[in-house]
This record gives sequence, C-alpha cells and structure tokens, in this order.
Amino acid sequence: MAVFKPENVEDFYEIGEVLGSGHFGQVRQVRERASGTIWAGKFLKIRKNACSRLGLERSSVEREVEILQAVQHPNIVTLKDVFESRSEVVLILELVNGGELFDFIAEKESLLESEAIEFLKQILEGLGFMHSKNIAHFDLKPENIMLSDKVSPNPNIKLIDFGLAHLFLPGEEYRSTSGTPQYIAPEVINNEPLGPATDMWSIGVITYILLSGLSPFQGDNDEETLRNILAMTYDFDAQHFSMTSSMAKDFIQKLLVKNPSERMTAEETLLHPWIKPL
Ligand SMILES: Cc1ccc2c(c1)c1c3c(c(C)cc1n2CCCN)C(=O)NC3=O
Repeated sequence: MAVFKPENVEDFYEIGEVLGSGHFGQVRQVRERASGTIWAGKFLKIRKNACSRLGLERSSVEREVEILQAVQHPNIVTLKDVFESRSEVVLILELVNGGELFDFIAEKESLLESEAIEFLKQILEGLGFMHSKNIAHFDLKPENIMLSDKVSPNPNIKLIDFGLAHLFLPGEEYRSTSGTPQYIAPEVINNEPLGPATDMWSIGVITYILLSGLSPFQGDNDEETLRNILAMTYDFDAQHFSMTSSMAKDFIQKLLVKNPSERMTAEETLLHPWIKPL
C-alpha cells in the first residue's frame, strides 16, 4: 500500500482559491511556504470505510498517484507531493496557468488548421508517451487539456486529471463505462474491453471540435449523444468545414472508426501527412 506524507498539508502549503471542483473534491491554488512557489492542490475525499458511499476508494487514488509518478513528460502535468489525513488525500500538482483548451476554443470559436496542428502535436506527444507505458487516460476532453499560459503565441499543452486513467498489465482486459458522453468511444458504451485506442477516438472528437467548434455526436441529451456515437452519425457540415483541408478530414476519419483495432494509434497520428507533412 502506498504511504503518503502523514504531515498536515497546511504546515507546508498555504491553501488558496478554488480553481475547480468535481465529483472527486476540489482543486485549489496552494503556495509552498518554504519557496513561495504556487502549485495546484487536488483535495480528494477518501471513503472512511467500505460501507460509506461518500468519497473515493483509497485504492483509486493510489492508482492515480502511481500513474502520475510513472508519466513524467513535458506535456503531462507533474506530481510533486502527496499528503494524507484521516479522510483526505492531497495531490500537489504542477500549476498550469493558461486555462483550459476548452476556453481557448470558446473565445476563438474555432482554430486555424495550423493552430490546431500545433496543439494536437503536443497532445499526441504526451498521449503517445503514456500509451508507450501501457497507460490510457480515459477522460480526454478539452477541459482536461490545459495551456501553460495565456500569452505566448504557441502555449505549451499539459494533459491533466488522471482520475480515470488505467495502467494495463500484460494481457489484462479492462472495462469501464465512465467518461464524458460527447467524447467516449463506442466500446465504452457497449461495455467492451478498453485500451489506448479508446483515447484515440476522443482525439478524433477533439480534433473535429478544434476545427469547427461543433461536437460531432452531441445530441439534445446524453441518451441521444450515446445513440449518435453508436450509429456513427457524424458528417462534415458544409457550412463549418467548407474551408477544411481533405487531409484534416482524413485524419478525423481515421480516428472515428468503430473498431478500436482499426483506429490510428498515437504514433501513427504523428506520422499522418496532416500532422507531419512530407
Ligand atoms: C489555473 C487553473 C484553473 C483551473 C484548474 C487548474 C488550474 C487545474 C490544475 C489541475 C487540475 C487537475 C485541475 C485544474 N483546474 C480545474 C479545471 C480543470 N478542467 C492540475 O493538475 N494542475 C492545474 O493547474
């Protein structure tokens, strides 16, 4: 069982404003007392006993920590420290100040293909590194793709939030129906075995959104969205894709493939002519 620091996190960090919250707990700005450096503290409520339904299983937090410790890469947020009290685990994470890719797109409606390619190259470098270590993210979406800063012309991309990530043991079969409807692959909906290819479907959806501002399968509610995914009812809306290159559409079409084994891998995407022109 992993041992996290039993000291009180507030002895080492001054707790600041809330940056975000979710089913897991909260993410807050924290200031390291010794150095003044600002980090992101992810405060996770832990179940006190097997019967309680509130909070996360400690084992799932251990898994997230183990995965974060295994993937040190310029495009993946780094984990600095872990503290534990009776009912809470606190992950001290690299602060990524530039906000979500989601907001960046919202402000610009959609991106130039050259801008989208620069973002995707970094996302795929980080993802390819994770997949090479048999780790899949399983919650890729614009909210979990952060920009290092808001000002530089081509900000650094960081993948965050490994709460649903999984480290595959050789030959292991893994199923999960977690994730966000708009971005999940058909095999998730069908409760079939998942793998790194499941992340690649999400990349196809994210690319479609980056280039058009539209979400390919989104329906009026989650049920309709899931039906659209299984029916593969997406097209390149003439109004939003009239200026999009055929290479870009080919890239998306090679990811939004129902059979996971026929989808491009992260490595193959980095060699696709749209991403890596000859
Ligand atoms: C400046 C800012 C604003 C909101 C942030 C973060 C940083 C942030 C961060 C992280 C996570 C897991 C969630 C975060 N959130 C919550 C929203 C993420 N989609 C993280 O790991 N580092 C962050 O900076």
